[in-house]
Amino acid sequence: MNPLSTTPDAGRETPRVLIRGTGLLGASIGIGLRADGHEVQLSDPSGTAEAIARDIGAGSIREVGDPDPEIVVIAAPPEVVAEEVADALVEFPQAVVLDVASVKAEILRALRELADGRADEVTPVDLTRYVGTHPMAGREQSGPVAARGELFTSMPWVITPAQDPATGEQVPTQAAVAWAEEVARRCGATVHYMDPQEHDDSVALISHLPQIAASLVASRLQDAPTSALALAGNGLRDVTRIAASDPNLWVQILSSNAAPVVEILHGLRDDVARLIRTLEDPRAPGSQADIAQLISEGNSGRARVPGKHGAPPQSFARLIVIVDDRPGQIAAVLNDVAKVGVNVEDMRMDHSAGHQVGMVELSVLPGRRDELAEALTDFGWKVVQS
Ligand SMILES: NC(=O)c1ccc[n+]([C@@H]2O[C@H](COP(=O)([O-])OP(=O)(O)OC[C@H]3O[C@@H](n4cnc5c(N)ncnc54)[C@H](O)[C@@H]3O)[C@@H](O)[C@H]2O)c1
Ligand SMILES: O=C(O)C(=O)C[C@]1(C(=O)O)C=C[C@@H](O)C=C1
Repeated sequence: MNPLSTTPDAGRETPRVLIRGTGLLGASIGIGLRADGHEVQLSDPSGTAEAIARDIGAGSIREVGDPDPEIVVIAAPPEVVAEEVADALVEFPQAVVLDVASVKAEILRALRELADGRADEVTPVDLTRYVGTHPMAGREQSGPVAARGELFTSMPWVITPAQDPATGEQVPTQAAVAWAEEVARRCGATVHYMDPQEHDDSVALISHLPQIAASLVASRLQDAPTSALALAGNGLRDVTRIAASDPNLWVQILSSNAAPVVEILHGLRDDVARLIRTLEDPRAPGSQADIAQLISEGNSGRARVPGKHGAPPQSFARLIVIVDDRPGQIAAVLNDVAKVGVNVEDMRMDHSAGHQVGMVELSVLPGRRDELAEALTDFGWKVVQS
């Protein structure tokens, strides 16, 4: 099929997809699309990454002579994305080409430069078939071993079609954009549209700042006494999870989006400086109010973070079930939840340091929480409402 002349729902087409870059993102997309019936080809400069992605069910390694893909997904590190997109547009003149890089404006600028520089070649870099995208889902681990087919389920996936700077018109064809949207949907994501620069300004705040904050906090721990670290509870774990992210990737992300990040960091620096002054004399008139203001401003910001499916913030109620730390306990809890007929909207598991128990936190619709807590207690579980 030619994806440029077919609409995504025409006869429920499943175009052949090539994924270039079979790490965390590429392999996760491969698993997702294969589960949806697509033939997926894989290619990566690392033979190991290719082989692992194949072995975990992300697709088959593309061989010389294989039929051309109809959709190409570039899931490589940001610094090589523009070049990989340009090459794919030339190599597969009928294909829609997407990338999934975490930054969009600089890649588009580099791609335009490449396209201009190669304008005289026999096959030009045809940007009407390129659609920039960014799945807002990932993990602090990289490589195909960390891949998950359900990584994108209910997560936002941003589509950032380029506009012609002179005319303001959308550069990619509507068919190309529709297929980009379809790839995101078939991976289970929810689709958002944004201009590339608006995207970069937004992720500076909601993705790049959190990464910096986590790294800054976690870097304080390097020389901390083991006895202090032994006390670590969920606060530290919540705030530092993404401090385990790949330095190579984040060097590229932060340096490609430096200007909006710097602007946010100036504001943060002012707040930190103010807090330092306040805490240097915490009993001085006004200091207590200043501290309270900092925490309540944090409360207000936190309350604006949307829940699953972009639902209004804090629309789920939580309860915690204490389980023994042994195989089968989570399945047993979920089995009992299913008997009550309550849908689990979100779930997470924590361990109590030094104790052989786990805490399964279930998020459910507020109207069902009391009923579920009561039923689970009747089934013999120890339930804590939070
Ligand atoms: N990690 C995340 O949480 C996350 C989330 C959303 C988007 N992204 C974006 O997805 C892309 C991939 O990130 P990842 O986390 O999967 O990284 P990863 O390190 O897990 O995988 C990247 C893969 O790209 C391969 N690669 C290197 N150069 C290549 C090239 N020239 N052509 C093709 N492949 C090449 C590497 O060998 C590696 O297997 C990046 O652009 C990143 O910004 C990452
Ligand atoms: O949850 C994580 O571990 C992530 O790395 C996710 C996250 C994010 O900030 O939300 C990180 C960078 C990507 O560009 C997209 C997603």
